[in-house]
Amino acid sequence: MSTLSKAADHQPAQDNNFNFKHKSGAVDSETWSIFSTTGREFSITIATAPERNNREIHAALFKANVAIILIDAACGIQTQAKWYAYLASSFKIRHLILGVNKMDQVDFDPHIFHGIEQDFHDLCSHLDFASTAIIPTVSLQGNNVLNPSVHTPWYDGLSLIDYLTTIETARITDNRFIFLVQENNPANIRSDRCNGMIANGQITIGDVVRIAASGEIAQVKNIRTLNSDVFEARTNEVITLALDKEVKISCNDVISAAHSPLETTDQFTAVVIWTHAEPGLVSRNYQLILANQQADASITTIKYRLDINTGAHEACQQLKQNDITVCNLALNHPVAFDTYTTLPVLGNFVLVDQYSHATIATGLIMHNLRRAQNVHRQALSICREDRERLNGHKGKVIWLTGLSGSGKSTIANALEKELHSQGKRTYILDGDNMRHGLNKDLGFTNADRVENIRRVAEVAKLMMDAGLIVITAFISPFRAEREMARQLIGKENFVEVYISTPLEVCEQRDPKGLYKKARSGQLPNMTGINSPYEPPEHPSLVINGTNQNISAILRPLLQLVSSLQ
Ligand SMILES: Nc1ncnc2c1ncn2[C@@H]1O[C@H](COP(=O)(O)OS(=O)(=O)O)[C@@H](OP(=O)(O)O)[C@H]1O
Ligand SMILES: Nc1ncnc2c1ncn2[C@@H]1O[C@H](COP(=O)(O)OP(=O)(O)O)[C@@H](O)[C@H]1O
Repeated sequence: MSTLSKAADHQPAQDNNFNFKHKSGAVDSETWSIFSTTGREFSITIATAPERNNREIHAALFKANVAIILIDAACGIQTQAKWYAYLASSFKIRHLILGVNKMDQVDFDPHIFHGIEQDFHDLCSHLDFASTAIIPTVSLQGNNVLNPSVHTPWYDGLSLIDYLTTIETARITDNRFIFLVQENNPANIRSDRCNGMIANGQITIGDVVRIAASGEIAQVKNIRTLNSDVFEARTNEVITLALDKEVKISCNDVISAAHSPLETTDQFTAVVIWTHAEPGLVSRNYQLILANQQADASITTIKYRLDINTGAHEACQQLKQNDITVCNLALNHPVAFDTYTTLPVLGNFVLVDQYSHATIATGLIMHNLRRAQNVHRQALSICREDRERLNGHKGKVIWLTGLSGSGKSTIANALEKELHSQGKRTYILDGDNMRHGLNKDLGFTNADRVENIRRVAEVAKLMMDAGLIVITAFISPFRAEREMARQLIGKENFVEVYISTPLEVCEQRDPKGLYKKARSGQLPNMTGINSPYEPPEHPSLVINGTNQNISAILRPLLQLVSSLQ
């Protein structure tokens, strides 16, 4: 977005008010610098190509007061510039400046500038800024950067630096006390002190505070910084709070003033900016980090994607790199939050890939979904243990995974027959069958397979809760969803069995003619041909699916099942 620091390097040295103090790469290599003018200090983060839009750039967007987008006068406002304008608007940066740079290369032509000005006004009509400005510049020579330029008599606005010094920069209006607990203690211990950082506002001895998760209330007896006891402490200070009584404190608790309690949510709508090359899929589990809190998160609905050329809201099935979208998300447990507009520190989050730990998206909470508050679990009188007692065995899930034609259905059938003859209560969930009923709206795109397995995992969990031994026979090609199923069902109830049959063998068997169709280009997204299969890394059992002796295949499987009882 901004290359102002480079422009500043080339300013003539005679201006005494301008002081270029420092340039370093501490935030995101070679992307920030600090300079000052009379009475004001600026720090600049330079965002380069969108694909470099990493977490640091988003941290800078989160703090920035002003966004400066520099474009080439000869090229006009291109998609990348529009994308940054939308990004700045989403992050609620209040002021936007468009620098129309390299004006010398278009002979300082006012018609070119005014054409771009019109496009800029059209763009800004879709966006939310308190002020916008457009300035013709030549950053290499400093025209309209530090001083007005003699080459642009038709421009009667301020130079970039003069304009920057006039901008009203106040951004955070909410001064509520927000304390992020950072403890190494095990979860939920009772204690009358806690360590952490003040993320917003201030605290004074005697204030009454509230722990968001438990709702417990206590009074602050003492505040200690690293070196000394203090009467009050402010934003960004790391302190220990001593309370007048013991309360339940977890390592990721959030504490507020008691008179302004924080809401918690496990379902909300957010702006989601997808930054990773791997697309974002509905129902896939990601890790959400919101301030000091973490939860498993999945996108439940993609409401729309912004078309940055027109401002239109488009339907979309998955999130692609640099998409700016609005989505509903669901978490596996509630977190303390606020909307990004009201309290940015508790309204912004990142999504992290559960395997690579790469940051894959940034989110800004728009609003809580009321259904999160209004849907409660219904307590039932008969529980899983009661049903298991009647059945004479525990409910479990035996999760078979493998290519189409690997032998999943054959093995699931043989296993069920054997368990049935032993008097066990069982049920098979099979890919082909589920797809005729509950999942008949789903196809074979990655997104549909993710949703397919999410539903299957939920059904398997309910059946296990009914006390059944559930055998699932789905390709379930992605590790992430098999892991999601394991987490949902509980690892003590779940075994993953890999039916390992080489693709060549499956292709030879081809009982439904699907491989033949895929090879001849008539079937898209066929697993193993033009859609990926990720074999399990640590399955409970690997079965050689080419072994023709079904009793030999069943032996270790039956042993595994009986070891679960
Ligand atoms: N494109 C494509 N790729 C893979 N499989 C296909 C496809 N189209 C139809 N079929 C048939 O659907 C069955 C697989 O469904 P699943 O629900 O197990 O698939 S997945 O887990 O969602 O990937 C699968 O059944 P099995 O052969 O028993 O595995 C196929 O019969
Ligand atoms: N162990 C095995 N040895 C030889 N053929 C097998 C074996 N298991 C399954 N088959 C055959 O392979 C084909 C695919 O088996 P199936 O159980 O339907 O696989 P999947 O459910 O994984 O698609 C069927 O024709 C089946 O008879």
